[in-house]
Amino acid sequence: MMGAPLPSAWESLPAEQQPEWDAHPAHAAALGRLRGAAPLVTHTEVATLGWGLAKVARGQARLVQAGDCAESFYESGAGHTAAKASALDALADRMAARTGQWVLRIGRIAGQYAKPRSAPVETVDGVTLPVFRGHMVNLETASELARRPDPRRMVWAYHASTEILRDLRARRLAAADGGRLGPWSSHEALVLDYEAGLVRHDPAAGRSLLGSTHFPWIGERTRQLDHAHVALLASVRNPVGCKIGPSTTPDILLRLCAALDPDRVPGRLSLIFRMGRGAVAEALPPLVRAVVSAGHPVVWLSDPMHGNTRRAAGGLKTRYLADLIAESREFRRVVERAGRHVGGLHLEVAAERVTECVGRPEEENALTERYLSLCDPRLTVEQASELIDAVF
Ligand SMILES: O=C[C@H](O)[C@H](O)COP(=O)(O)O
Ligand SMILES: C=C(OP(=O)(O)O)C(=O)O
Ligand SMILES: [Mn+2]
Repeated sequence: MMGAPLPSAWESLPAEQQPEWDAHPAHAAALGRLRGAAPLVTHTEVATLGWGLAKVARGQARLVQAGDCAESFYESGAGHTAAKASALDALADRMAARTGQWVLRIGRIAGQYAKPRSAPVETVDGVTLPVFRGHMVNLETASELARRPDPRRMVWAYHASTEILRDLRARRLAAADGGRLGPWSSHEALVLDYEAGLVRHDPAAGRSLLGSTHFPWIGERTRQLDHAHVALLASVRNPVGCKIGPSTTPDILLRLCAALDPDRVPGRLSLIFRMGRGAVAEALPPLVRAVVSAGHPVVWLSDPMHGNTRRAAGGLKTRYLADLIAESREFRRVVERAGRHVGGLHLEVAAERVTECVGRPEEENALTERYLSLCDPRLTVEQASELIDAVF
């Protein structure tokens, strides 16, 4: 039997990037609704994914983790999920063809509704507004009302995720052969009210399940060692990821590994490096050496997106495919030189045709054509395929 969440160490710890909504009249009711809800994923599913990730950690498989930067509540219907899962299939099949290995498929999907931001406010047409923080928190429309955080959105995120996970489960059952592993769900475990509300303790298993997703990760902005996000993910049995940016020192990284993978279990921890093209060659080698010598059997992933975001002349965020290719190639070189297996790629990819990332600066004037992202610029499936071909 799974019981209610227990009071836990992380509840009293500080946390960055949390919505200011405790005084909202619906806050307590929304938390109660989540605490009484069925978990969205099961122990068995999480264990199966853990088995796949262990294969990746041991060098017997690869992984593609891809999807939107920020999912939309309006894209939880079957048609959207089918398109997103097909895009993930296409990229994983491409990776399989290049590497000759099985490829685990993990979407940034069914819960990727909360965004950490660089600044708390932005100015739109001369009006200063709170920033959009993902559909779990507020709405992207540029008005004071839309940007007000609303805790009922957590309940809507739960329902949207439920709908998507039903479709993903059906696809997993239909594709249980031929090395097509997944598709599994993942998102950044950011909003603690939501994530904590979906932790379920299982006395029989002796550990807690994070019921919000198969594979939660900690973002670059919330991976402080003595803060709540690290403590929360350290306490659950799901495989977990952690973003690692260029300011990370070997000492910090080793302490993160010790917290998140104390028992050195293959596949328990995925390190998702997002260094930036300019920083990767210098910053990555000491980090890789530290993890290797400490003996953590991690999954080594390259996120070439988040260290390579630029502002185009018109103000839109973009990324150049050439930068992404350069970073992931260098990542592969460094990891393989250390005698380790590159697990794969973590990408922001749109299922539909968009103009958000470009090949090079001269193409920036095409950005406004179909710039649909709610947050960061995504690759098209074609651009992501080109990246895979260039790196593997
Ligand atoms: O997806 C990652 C972050 O949420 C995003 O890059 C932050 O974007 P910002 O710098 O526009 O706040
Ligand atoms: C917020 C994200 O990345 P990072 O934490 O690496 O900046 C993200 O993956 O959307
Ligand atoms: Mn992003």
